[in-house]
Amino acid sequence: MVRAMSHQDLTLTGLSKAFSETRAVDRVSLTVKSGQFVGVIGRSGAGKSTLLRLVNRLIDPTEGSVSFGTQEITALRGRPLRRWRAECAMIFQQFNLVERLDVLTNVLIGRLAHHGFVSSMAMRFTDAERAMALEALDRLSLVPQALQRAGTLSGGQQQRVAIAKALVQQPKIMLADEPIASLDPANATLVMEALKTINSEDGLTVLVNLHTLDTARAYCDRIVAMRDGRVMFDGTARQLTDDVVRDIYGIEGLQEFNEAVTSTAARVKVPA
Ligand SMILES: Nc1ncnc2c1ncn2[C@@H]1O[C@H](COP(=O)(O)OP(=O)(O)OP(=O)(O)O)[C@@H](O)[C@H]1O
Repeated sequence: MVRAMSHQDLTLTGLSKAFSETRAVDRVSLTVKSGQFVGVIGRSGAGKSTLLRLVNRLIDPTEGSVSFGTQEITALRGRPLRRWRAECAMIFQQFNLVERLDVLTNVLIGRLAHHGFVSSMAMRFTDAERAMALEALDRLSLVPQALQRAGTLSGGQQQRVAIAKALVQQPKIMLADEPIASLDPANATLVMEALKTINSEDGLTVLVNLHTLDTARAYCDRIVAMRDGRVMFDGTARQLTDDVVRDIYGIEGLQEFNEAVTSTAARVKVPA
């Protein structure tokens, strides 16, 4: 069935970003349907981070456009641009928490995107916001840690706090840049499962950069494989066979990916 364009579809059209001689992202065009869980894979330097940063407008493209439904994201300035950044939650490899603050306060910081300047400076939160933050922590099984300093948590717990913080932003789309790259396998599984649960329960679109093929195959509805800034493959996990990976990345690439598969296959739990 052909689905009509949703007001929440994300569309990239001829999107490029050049850093002097390097075309980090090179004429990328794709549409992410509302509610999809999309994995972007590729070796270091393929352009995955740059692509996500173009989507949330941390950087501006050299050419092309990003739109969300009927809204032209690349044209936004001032307040509408700040609103878009709030609607576009971002999870980073290094968690981006304030380590000396407690977990609950870190989650509440996610609400500041919805505050004016004064209440933002004063870090004043309503009871409803505290309840929302606790609910988000509860979904991530982190209520017992709510009053603990963020810096004392394990990496996996910190990344789940970052997800809770992103949730209270009430985003329209969740972007995750290598969210499990610094985690041990057990914590990596918990974080991927948390993202998957949010995607399926809330219908939130998730765009996640990953560098291991097995993780992308296990969790993503759709995989986009990049090389040198370009999209070399865009399809389902089943379509991304070893032969296709070999075609895209060459024999070394397949070995590299297979090593990742072999070393992590036992560790990454594939959801039923
Ligand atoms: N601010 C910048 N200035 C100059 N070059 C940059 C900048 N950001 C990225 N690049 C270059 O653009 C290319 C793509 O980088 P990008 O970080 O998007 O790749 P990646 O696939 O996310 O890699 P990694 O997994 O290592 O983060 C690389 O060649 C990188 O060196």
